[in-house]
Amino acid sequence: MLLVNPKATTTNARTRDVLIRALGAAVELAVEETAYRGHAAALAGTARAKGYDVVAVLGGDGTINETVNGLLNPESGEDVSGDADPSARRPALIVIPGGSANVFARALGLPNDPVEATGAVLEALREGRRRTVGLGRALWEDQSRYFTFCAGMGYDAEVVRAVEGLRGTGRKATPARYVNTALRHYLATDKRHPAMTLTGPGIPAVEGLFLTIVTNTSPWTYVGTRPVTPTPWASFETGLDLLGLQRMGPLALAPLIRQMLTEGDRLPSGRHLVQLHDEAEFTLSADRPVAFQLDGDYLGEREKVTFRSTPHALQVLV
Ligand SMILES: Nc1ncnc2c1ncn2[C@@H]1O[C@H](COP(=O)(O)OP(=O)(O)OP(=O)(O)O)[C@@H](O)[C@H]1O
Repeated sequence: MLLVNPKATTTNARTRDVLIRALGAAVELAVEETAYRGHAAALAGTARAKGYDVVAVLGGDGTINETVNGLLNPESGEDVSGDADPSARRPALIVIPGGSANVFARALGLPNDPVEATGAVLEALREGRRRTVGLGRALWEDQSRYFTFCAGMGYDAEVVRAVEGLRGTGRKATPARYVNTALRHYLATDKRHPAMTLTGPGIPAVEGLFLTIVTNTSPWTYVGTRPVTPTPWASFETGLDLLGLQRMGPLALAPLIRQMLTEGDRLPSGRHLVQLHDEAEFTLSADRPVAFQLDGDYLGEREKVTFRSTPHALQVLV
């Protein structure tokens, strides 16, 4: 089943038709266009229930996130942790970048061009090349949602919220818009009263966090072609990583930003930083509601979110 989000930033009828022709020549194909928010999750749930082998997505990270949640079906309360390879029980995933940032597709090593990426996944289809990836899962109140590359609480989620607000007025989400919004919003964000505390099994509690980035892979995002790596050791094959900030002043942030933009696998350094690598579970609690984002989607203000790693969650043709 091919899911196309016609509203995703860089998706158009031409790339859709190229993809339909290319995939249609290789496999038996059903094509569905998403018509509203949440539609991709419903369609992916149907594909899973009907026993489709593969679900392909042409869209951005939001559509991929919905699709993955439809494939894993978190609302059923299904426990995927006891199974040696739970990924084998559900359709495999193909992603073709059609959004603005396409972090998941690029983190998998796909070209950030839909036609080139189509060539790459056709080759993977022909050769049966699959990679099993783990996912993150966020749980709050009575809800839960899987994430493919990141989640975050605090300043970073405030920036996502602000950009979503601008997109609501018809402006596009470009890297420049994110950077401008982040800079402008930095003046407004609370840099004096940290709200969050980190706890978890076997993890010493840390108080006084302003900003937390939780990742399932590296990079966390891209500015244009440049990867941004707050957690360079994170990978789809390990548990979850975290970078937390206990100071938000420019003297703390400037060197961190420089380190995050430097390629390589050196962890950012600084006394105000809190770092976790390859963890199965941890919880962020806040003494007031804090902005929360997941795979770049703003999900409201929350006071407590638990993050859990789900190993071997999904097979991706890549
Ligand atoms: N027909 C539709 N009309 C409006 N919104 C839609 C439609 N189909 C899907 N959506 C929603 O569009 C949102 C944005 O899509 P998506 O994230 O795929 O693209 P993007 O925002 O351009 O990419 P990125 O996430 O990389 O910025 C998703 O949350 C999805 O639920």
